[in-house]
Amino acid sequence: MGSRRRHTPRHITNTSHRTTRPINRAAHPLSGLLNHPNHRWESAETVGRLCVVAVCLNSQDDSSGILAADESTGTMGKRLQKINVENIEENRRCFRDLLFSSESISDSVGGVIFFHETLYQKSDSGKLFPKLIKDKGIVVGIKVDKGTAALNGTDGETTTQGLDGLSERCAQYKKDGCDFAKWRCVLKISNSCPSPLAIQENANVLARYASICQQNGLVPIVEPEILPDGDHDLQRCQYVTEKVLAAVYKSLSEHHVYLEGTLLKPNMVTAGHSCPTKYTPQQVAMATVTALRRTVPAAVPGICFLSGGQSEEEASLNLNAINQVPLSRPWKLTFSYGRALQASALAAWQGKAANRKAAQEAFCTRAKINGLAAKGEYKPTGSADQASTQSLYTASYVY
Ligand SMILES: O=P(O)(O)OC[C@@]1(O)O[C@H](CO)[C@@H](O)[C@@H]1O
Repeated sequence: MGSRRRHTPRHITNTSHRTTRPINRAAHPLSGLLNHPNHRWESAETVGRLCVVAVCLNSQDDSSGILAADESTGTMGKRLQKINVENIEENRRCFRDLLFSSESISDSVGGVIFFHETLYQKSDSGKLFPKLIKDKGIVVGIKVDKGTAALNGTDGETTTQGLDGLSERCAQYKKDGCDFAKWRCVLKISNSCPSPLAIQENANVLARYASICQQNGLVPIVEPEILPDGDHDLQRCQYVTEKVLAAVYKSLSEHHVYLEGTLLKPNMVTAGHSCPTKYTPQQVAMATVTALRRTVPAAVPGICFLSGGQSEEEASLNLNAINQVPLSRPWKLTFSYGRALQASALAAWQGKAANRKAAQEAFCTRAKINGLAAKGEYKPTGSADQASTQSLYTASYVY
């Protein structure tokens, strides 16, 4: 327990105003949590703020989701290479600028995840990107992990690094305008994977990260991604997803993470990329919602799926079907897509200023469709273009 506060303070410091004022603990809706002897929360305001940001991100407006624009420099290089654009800072900035400056972005995007470099770049208009985004009412997030590292003695499994100095980095990001963070762990399915070690290690590191974020006033997005590589069927993916999520929530509980101030970013339950059986969005949706209902506490306000190499259209159809499953779903179920929100825009852009508008239109079309899917209201017209139906799968996807 170390230096952890054991007694409820008489007064709670209101850090934003640097004054001390009494708070009626009994009347506070989270008073049980605040009075818990093991809990580190000292400020009702901090708890309230975490809660509000988490809820805002996914529930304030039924149709909002997250744009994951946090590709590392290397990953951006792979994306830009496909359209023959050089991977230099200015080109990365230009592409992000066109996304963030899109007129209707805030109609369907409630949060944007940045990569470190992007957080300190400016738009063509001279505004820092976080300011540009915040002025549109969008919440700013930051990827804080430092990529995967091998777990020796396993069949190529990994953990994710970045805990060293994380608290200091979170504190700085908070000062620089971020309100949430993201950390991605990666697991894979094979006959022997994920191993108990990989499940436990990744659950633990996600919980440590989440706890550190919350101590610094950032809402942690917890992302245990199970890769789609392999020929396993839908049932196997559901089984593994349940085991992984159960371990993650056990660790979050053990680390005293405040679930109301977190978001989950999981894979959808899909068959392996090389599985000969093809499943409908309704089957994917039922398997996904079943796995989530069995493992994710109702206290979690929102679940925002990664797209994991699905085509843009597939990711929208599956999200739509998920929001139509006739089972109770206590969380907001929405998107936090990287590839499935940006592929058409990249293809339309081709690195040319003259294509900026067309790229913005492609991005906004996709964002709007996903906004509808987040309400289960997307009605496909059957005229999806070629770019949006193209698989975005990359084997053993790494940063
Ligand atoms: O699977 P997607 O939707 O493309 O990306 C999901 C994601 O978590 O993975 C990427 C890391 O590689 C991040 O850029 C992004 O946030």
